[in-house]
Amino acid sequence: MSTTERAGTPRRAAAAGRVPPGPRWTATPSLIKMLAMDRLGMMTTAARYGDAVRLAIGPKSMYFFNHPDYAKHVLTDNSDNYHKGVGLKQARRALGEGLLTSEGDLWRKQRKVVQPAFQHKRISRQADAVVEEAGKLVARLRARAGGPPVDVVQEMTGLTLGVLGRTLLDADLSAHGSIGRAFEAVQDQAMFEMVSQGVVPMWLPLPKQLRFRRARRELERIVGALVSERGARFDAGDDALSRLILSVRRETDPKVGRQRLRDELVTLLLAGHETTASTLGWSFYLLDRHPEVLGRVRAEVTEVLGDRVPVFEDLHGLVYTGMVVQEAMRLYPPVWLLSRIAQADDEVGGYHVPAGSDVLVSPYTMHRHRELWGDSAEEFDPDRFDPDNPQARPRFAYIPFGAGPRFCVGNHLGMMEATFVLAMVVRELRLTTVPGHRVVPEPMLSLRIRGGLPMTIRPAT
Ligand code: HEM
Repeated sequence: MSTTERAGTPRRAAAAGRVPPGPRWTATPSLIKMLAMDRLGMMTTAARYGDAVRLAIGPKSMYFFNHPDYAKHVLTDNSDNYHKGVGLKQARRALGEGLLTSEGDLWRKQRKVVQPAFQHKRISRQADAVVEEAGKLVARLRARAGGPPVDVVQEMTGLTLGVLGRTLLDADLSAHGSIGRAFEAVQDQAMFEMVSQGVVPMWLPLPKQLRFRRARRELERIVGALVSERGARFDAGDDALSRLILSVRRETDPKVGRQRLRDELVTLLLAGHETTASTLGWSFYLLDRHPEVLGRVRAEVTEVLGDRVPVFEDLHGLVYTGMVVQEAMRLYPPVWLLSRIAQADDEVGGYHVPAGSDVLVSPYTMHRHRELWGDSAEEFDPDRFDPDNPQARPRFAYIPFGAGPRFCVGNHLGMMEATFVLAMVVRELRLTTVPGHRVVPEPMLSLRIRGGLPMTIRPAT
């Protein structure tokens, strides 16, 4: 039987209403420990029980689904029954009611406002800003060639924030150095709250909480200032900010309107920068480990671009570079976990899911599922995404941008940015991981690299 045939049939097909298998309740202490210390290990271990797994943590049950059919059911077919789950509920305290965290009518209304600004045809106009910011990055890195290692994750974070500042706010965010640190503090707190499941009261003046509150105020201040500045020279266009400003002007209470605008912008900045930076960090790491792939990227870039800077249309020519980005997101999906809460009782693949349960789908485990990706599932092989040689696999086997109504709004921008930055950097520079540095994934709100990614830089030969 071929891999794809096997992949079509979820393991342990169930009789209706059955409870999925999973560790015994006595495993609760070790599950709690893994939730705090080794979340990827927890998901990988859970996947060994089958494609539908029940994880009982004390009286609470989490249902983990690791098959494309089940993911499709939760994220698309019956998506109305699944509101955003554990992590994002906590993130609401940090991000307010932005697109990522809102539900129902408010989410629908905001999605309609924001989505058109990120459509494929519109992002062609954002390509120039991406290429300019990438050019500045290459110059910065070039200046450090031959010097001590550079933290590539930090550089990518600066770059992606810079791009969003330009494309969303028409502003230079490098003037606001504190914004990156503020996002970090906000994310740390959201992750801490997710892991501690809200048992630590918010009013406790813990250093983390205080840092979080300061960071939240700082983000509000910066975004508020940028919005007033932009509002003063407001000239309605069809970019995200213009669309948001026009929509909140219809709000009867101007205070609510201002808050909504800030929430939405903070959300877009957060959702858009860490994810793309993580994709790039992992891509550079993988390219360093696979010189033959790096050679092919370089050959493509030389053929398509020569010495000139890319324009939007070049995206169609940089096919192999795009395949590398896709494969990096397969092995290291920036959003490694999609969590939901069931609103009403449901059945997923014949398994009963009671109302109120946490439901988890993990792009990380799905993207490494041997029955979907074969025995080489753990290996880096961009040819899996060769459009001239498409491999048959279920659509929901690959979900780096999620699926269904909550599908990422910034997917085209993220892909374009990662592809152009990769192309422009590898054309000129060779980035090498510092020998002995252990590169370990750290599953926070996005899949980071623990302790960053120090790389030395030299001119490409
Ligand atoms: C490679 C880069 C990116 C990846 C891998 C990524 C991944 C994702 C995923 C998986 C989701 C769905 C989350 C869920 O269903 O719970 C999502 C949602 C979202 N993303 Fe992205 N994203 C990327 C880039 C961006 C960019 C550049 C922006 C904006 C500028 C953005 C804005 C958003 C927003 C606002 C949502 C929430 C959409 C909604 O719920 O309606 N993302 N992203």
